[in-house]
Amino acid sequence: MEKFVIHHADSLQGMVRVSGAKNAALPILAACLLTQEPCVIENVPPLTDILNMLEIIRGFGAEVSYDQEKESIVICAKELTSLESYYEQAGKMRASILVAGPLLSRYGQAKLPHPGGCQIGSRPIDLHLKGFHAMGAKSKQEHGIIELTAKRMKGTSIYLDFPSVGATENIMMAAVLARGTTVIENAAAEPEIIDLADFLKGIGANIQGDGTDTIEITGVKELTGSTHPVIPDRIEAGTFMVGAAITGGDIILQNVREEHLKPVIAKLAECNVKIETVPEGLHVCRKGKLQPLQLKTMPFPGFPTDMQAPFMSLMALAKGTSVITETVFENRFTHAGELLRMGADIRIESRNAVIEGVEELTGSKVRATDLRAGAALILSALAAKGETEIGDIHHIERGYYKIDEKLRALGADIQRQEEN
Ligand SMILES: CC(=O)N[C@H]1[C@@H](OP(=O)(O)OP(=O)(O)OC[C@H]2O[C@@H](n3ccc(=O)[nH]c3=O)[C@H](O)[C@@H]2O)O[C@H](CO)[C@@H](O)[C@@H]1O
Ligand SMILES: C=C(OP(=O)(O)O)C(=O)O
Repeated sequence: MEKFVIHHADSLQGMVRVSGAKNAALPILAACLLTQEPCVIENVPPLTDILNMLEIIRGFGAEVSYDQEKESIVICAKELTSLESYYEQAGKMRASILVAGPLLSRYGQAKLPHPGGCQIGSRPIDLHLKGFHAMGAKSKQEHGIIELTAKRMKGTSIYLDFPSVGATENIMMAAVLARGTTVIENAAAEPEIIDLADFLKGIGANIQGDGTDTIEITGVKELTGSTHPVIPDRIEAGTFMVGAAITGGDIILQNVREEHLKPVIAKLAECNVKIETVPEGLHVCRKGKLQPLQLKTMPFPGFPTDMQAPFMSLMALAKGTSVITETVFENRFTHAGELLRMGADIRIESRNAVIEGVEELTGSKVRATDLRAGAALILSALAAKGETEIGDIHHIERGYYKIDEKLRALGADIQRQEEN
């Protein structure tokens, strides 16, 4: 087990390249199961979640090769020898459920454990199943294993009670080889949905409306191969932006899409952070004292729940009272307890966190309770006086590639050490 040991950083300075997006890459890797032909997926950092997804895909009998230096993966799912994934890999991450749509679409069968992922709420899969059932699949759940079967998936209209990212992706993938047209209403519109749709269109799928709340997919007979570069990770980019803001720094982000970051940029601008496009990338620098914020997480294009914890770290040092309302996940404030250890003043009232800004945070021993909670602790540690030790960093490594190296290149004092 490793930990991060971090000392106060005066201000982050320099240039950093943002990696490909974990949450876009994972569904696209699953979608490679839809076709017999080889697919090349580029700009995929070797995060633990990615390696885990590749193990799941190998387990079905697909050929997988990964040039980690070049961040390029080739998957050939010509003939699958198994349609079952196992607890050891699937239980580690939420995205393991995303193989269900492709397997049902191509083979009419899938057997998989209930997915894992960050412990940020109960995270049911009822909306995924509701979509599959509407398309003609039957499901059975016993001892935590879900068995899905369908003669052939058929197109239909599906209204999602909530614009779930995972359910939208799974239903899209289930629909691409189905008979007829599937219409998903109240669909998620996140950039990761558009990236998946772009990949699927590249292998021959017929999809319209991705990026809006109504997506229409008309099934085709078969799909081909393709090469697809994954979009930049907007959450990693946002995390570095908060890093510049919290340390009073001045950085340039490379490999970012400003249009994916609008809600984050708008909130940073409100609290005195200047962000502008320059020839090298996106320039982020703090101008004056951090101002408090009112912030509510929402499905895209609202403020992303994955940026909520990093913003709580920022608000802990703002001049005044901030209120964060978490509407997407019912239990995504576990970082607040760890931030209290560092001297933050935070009160949780149901779905709201009330944050009274303090003059300074102090280095302490803390634990990453989930991926973005861990990122929030790193950010607080950079700004805090003295030394912070962060345990359980395996959560952080699910979603941030070489975060310690990238931060050191910006002038941070962060070391990786063995935990006793
Ligand atoms: C691997 C991945 O891409 N993870 C992201 C994805 O997670 P994920 O796809 O799990 O998130 P969803 O959009 O599905 O979940 C949003 C809300 O809907 C609920 N829900 C979801 C499905 C369902 O069948 N029933 C149900 O009630 C969830 O419990 C949650 O409260 O989108 C989230 C919301 O942007 C992000 O925080 C995660 O980082
Ligand atoms: C919550 C996240 O991931 P997962 O859905 O895989 O738990 C995340 O990326 O912030």
